[in-house]
Amino acid sequence: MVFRGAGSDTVALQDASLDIRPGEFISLIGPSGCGKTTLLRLMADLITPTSGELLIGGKTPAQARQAREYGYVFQAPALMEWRTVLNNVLLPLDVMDTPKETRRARAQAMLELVGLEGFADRYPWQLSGGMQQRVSIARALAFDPPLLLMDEPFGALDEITREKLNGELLRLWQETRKTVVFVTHGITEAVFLSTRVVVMTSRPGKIEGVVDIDLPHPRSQETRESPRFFELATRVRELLRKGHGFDVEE
Ligand SMILES: Nc1ncnc2c1ncn2[C@@H]1O[C@H](COP(=O)(O)OP(=O)(O)OP(=O)(O)O)[C@@H](O)[C@H]1O
Repeated sequence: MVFRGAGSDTVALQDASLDIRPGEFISLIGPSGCGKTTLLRLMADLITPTSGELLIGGKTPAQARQAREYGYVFQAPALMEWRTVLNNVLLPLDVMDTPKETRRARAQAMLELVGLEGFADRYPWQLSGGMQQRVSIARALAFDPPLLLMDEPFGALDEITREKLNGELLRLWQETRKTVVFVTHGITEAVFLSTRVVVMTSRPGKIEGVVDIDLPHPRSQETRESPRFFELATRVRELLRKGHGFDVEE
């Protein structure tokens, strides 16, 4: 993926080759500017690759977008302040050709899934940052897409809230069996959540290595404290160092 500039071009991704199996939880980790968001945006058909090929379940990203095959969760919750929580989750469903009551039931079910069933009539500004991000996850799941693309969804939250939401996301993933592609700067977050961690390097952005996370499920606080967790986190850290990635959190 090359971004053409006035004076010079930026090679955002080069020789980035990756196969993701259905039902996997993949984390993309790497230093700032290594192309994590770019890779996610390519999958979402928000940008078009300048060369190479990308398929989502056999479809082109444009076909996958039209078929509503993925939900996208942004770094900031991006909710509409003047709409209630329920109406925010309903937003993508409003374009659907189904009865209003069916849509409402679907949105309610998604709110339940993220633990916000009692907050349907509140407004986003009445919720904490973590709750707002859970609303945006419910909204991304509204169409029941098989794929969930998440760009540092918990990056702006405190460590304890983030750990709590990590646990909830993992439960949700186990219940729904979605494929998740998750961008993060956090080594422990990536290891805790993933089936595989993809370590990227910058200039030009490429894949330095992939670490299989063989920690058993369900995962808990004990998982984070296990020797195997420590070994896997160390492996990810070594790969990041190899790619000169010092811009990482512990
Ligand atoms: N629309 C664009 N136009 C020009 N350059 C871009 C554009 N989007 C991204 N880039 C460049 O591509 C490279 C990769 O950016 P990207 O946002 O994917 O990195 P990232 O790994 O997600 O970074 P961060 O961790 O800081 O979010 C960077 O050098 C960035 O400046």
